[in-house]
Amino acid sequence: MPQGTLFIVSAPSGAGKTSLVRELIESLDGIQVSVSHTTRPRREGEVDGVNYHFVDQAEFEKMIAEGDFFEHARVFDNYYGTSRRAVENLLAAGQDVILEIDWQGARQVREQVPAAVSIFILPPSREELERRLSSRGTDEHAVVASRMREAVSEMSHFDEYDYLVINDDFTTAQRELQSLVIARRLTAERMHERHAPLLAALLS
Ligand SMILES: Nc1nc2c(ncn2[C@@H]2O[C@H](COP(=O)(O)OP(=O)(O)O)[C@@H](O)[C@H]2O)c(=O)[nH]1
Ligand SMILES: Nc1ncnc2c1ncn2[C@@H]1O[C@H](COP(=O)(O)OP(=O)(O)O)[C@@H](O)[C@H]1O
Repeated sequence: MPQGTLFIVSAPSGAGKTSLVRELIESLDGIQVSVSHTTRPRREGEVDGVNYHFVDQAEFEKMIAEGDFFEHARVFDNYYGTSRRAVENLLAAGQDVILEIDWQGARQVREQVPAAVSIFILPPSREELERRLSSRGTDEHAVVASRMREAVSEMSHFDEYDYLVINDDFTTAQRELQSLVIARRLTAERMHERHAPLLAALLS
C-alpha cells in the first residue's frame, strides 16, 4: 500500500483553518485530519477524541518523555502535540493526513518528512481576523486580545510554507485548498506509485 501524503495547515487563530479543513475532509475521500493532544481547556461544544484529546499537563509531559509525539509545542500557554503512532498508522493505510499545527510544529515535521506539503492560511485583514475571533464566541475578551497579539507572530512565519491561501471568500479558499490536495495526488511520482498496473498496461 503506497503511503499517503502529509499536509501541514497553519494559520493565526481565527483565520478559519478549522472550518476550511472540516469542509475539505468532507469534500474528498482518502484524507483525514489528525486529532491532536492538548492541555487547553475544552471549549463549549468540543468533544474529547474528536476535536482534541484533552489531557492534563502531567499526562502530556509523560507522553513527551515516552517519545509519543511526532511534534509538540507550547502555544498560548498550553501544550499541543501530534501522536506519532496515529499519524504513521493513517499514512501507512494510504490515507492523506492533515496536521492543523502551528509554525513551531511545522518546522519539526518538515525536518522529519521533507516531502510534507505545507499550507499557510491568511485572513483578508487584521480587522476581519479580530471580528472572526470575537464572533466565534468561544473565548473570553482577554483571550481574544492575547490571540490577536500572537496572530502577528504566527503570521510572520508565512514564508516558511509551500502555499498561501487567503481566506476571504470561504468557498474560494475552500476550492483553493482542495486544489492543492488534488494537485499533489496527481504528481507523476504519486500516480506512478498508485497506478503502476495501468501505466504498465498502457505501455505493453
Ligand atoms: N504544534 C502544534 N500546534 C497545534 C496542534 N494542535 C493545534 N495547534 C495549534 O494551536 C493553536 C491554537 O489552537 P486552538 O486552541 O484549537 O485554537 P484555534 O486555532 O483558535 O481554534 C493553533 O495555532 C493550532 O494550529 C498540535 O498538535 N501541534
Ligand atoms: N471566509 C470566512 N468568512 C467569514 N467567516 C469565516 C470565514 N472562515 C471562517 N469564518 C468564521 O471565523 C471563525 C473562526 O474560524 P475557525 O475555523 O474556528 O478558525 P481557526 O481554526 O483558524 O481558529 C468561525 O466563526 C468561522 O465560522
